[in-house]
Amino acid sequence: MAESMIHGWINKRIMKPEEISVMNRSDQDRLEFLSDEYGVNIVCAEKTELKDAHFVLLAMKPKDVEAALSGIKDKLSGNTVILSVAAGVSIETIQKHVGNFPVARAMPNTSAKIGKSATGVAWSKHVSKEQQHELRNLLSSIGSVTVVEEEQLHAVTGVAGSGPAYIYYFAEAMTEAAIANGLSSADAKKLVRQTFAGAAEMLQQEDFAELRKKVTSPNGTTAAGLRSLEENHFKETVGECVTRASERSKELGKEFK
Ligand SMILES: NC(=O)C1=CN([C@@H]2O[C@H](COP(=O)(O)OP(=O)(O)OC[C@H]3O[C@@H](n4cnc5c(N)ncnc54)[C@H](OP(=O)(O)O)[C@@H]3O)[C@@H](O)[C@H]2O)C=CC1
Ligand SMILES: O=C(O)[C@@H]1CCC=N1
Repeated sequence: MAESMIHGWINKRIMKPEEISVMNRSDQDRLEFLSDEYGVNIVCAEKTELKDAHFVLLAMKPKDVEAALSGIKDKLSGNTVILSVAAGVSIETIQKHVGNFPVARAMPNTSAKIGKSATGVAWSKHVSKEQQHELRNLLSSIGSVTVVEEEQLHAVTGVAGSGPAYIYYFAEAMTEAAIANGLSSADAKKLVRQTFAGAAEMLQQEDFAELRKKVTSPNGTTAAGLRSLEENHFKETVGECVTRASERSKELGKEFK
């Protein structure tokens, strides 16, 4: 996730590569890859000073947040905003480890890489108006930004953070079905890619249900396909998927409180 965000920020020239420093737990090859690919600096937790850092992005798994914070908490200055993308981990939990620092919690998705994340964000009362403005700028450079109540971030995660994976899974299923119905693998992929790309662009322009109705001729092929989705409880299945993901976000928050 961090790489997607870095890629987006550098591409949009919101930050220069030399203004970004990366660290992780142990994977030196990964840091060297990021440095070679994007020109960012490599730093290590033990040796680095974070007092000049404007933002510290936490992009480790929820289970690793505590250890990561204990490694940097004495190096932060009061002006640094901690921006966490760790699913479920509350602002309160982060502040429990570092104190009353300005903390923002965002839930982006990997489309940040191409500037098209759908990001939800919530912040603590310690984040000043100016810092809120800076955070909005930072996040809007990698896609859309929706400011929500912190509790709503679980729902944002269920629909938008995890969302790209559902779409990719749907694309996989469509491709397999196209092959099963007689198309070559290459043709199936080409057709599915463009169907998703075209529909995604149309979704930006018109009402979702109206778009569906325009494709659906009475008693035609689409109606037959959609009937099958309905008979197989498609909406309930999708509803359950989003709800389960949101609930998992809540569980992660409790597990790593
Ligand atoms: N992937 C996604 O689509 C999205 C992910 N997120 C959130 O982003 C976070 C990261 O997910 P993802 O990018 O998929 O995970 P990855 O496993 O790809 O990356 C996790 C990174 O955290 C580093 N790390 C672990 N422990 C520490 C530590 N103590 N100090 C510094 N760095 C550490 C790891 O380094 P090392 O390899 O050296 O252990 C690794 O680089 C998660 O909390 C997830 O909920 C949010 C939105 C979308
Ligand atoms: O699967 C996960 O837990 C993370 C959070 C949202 C997307 N990926």
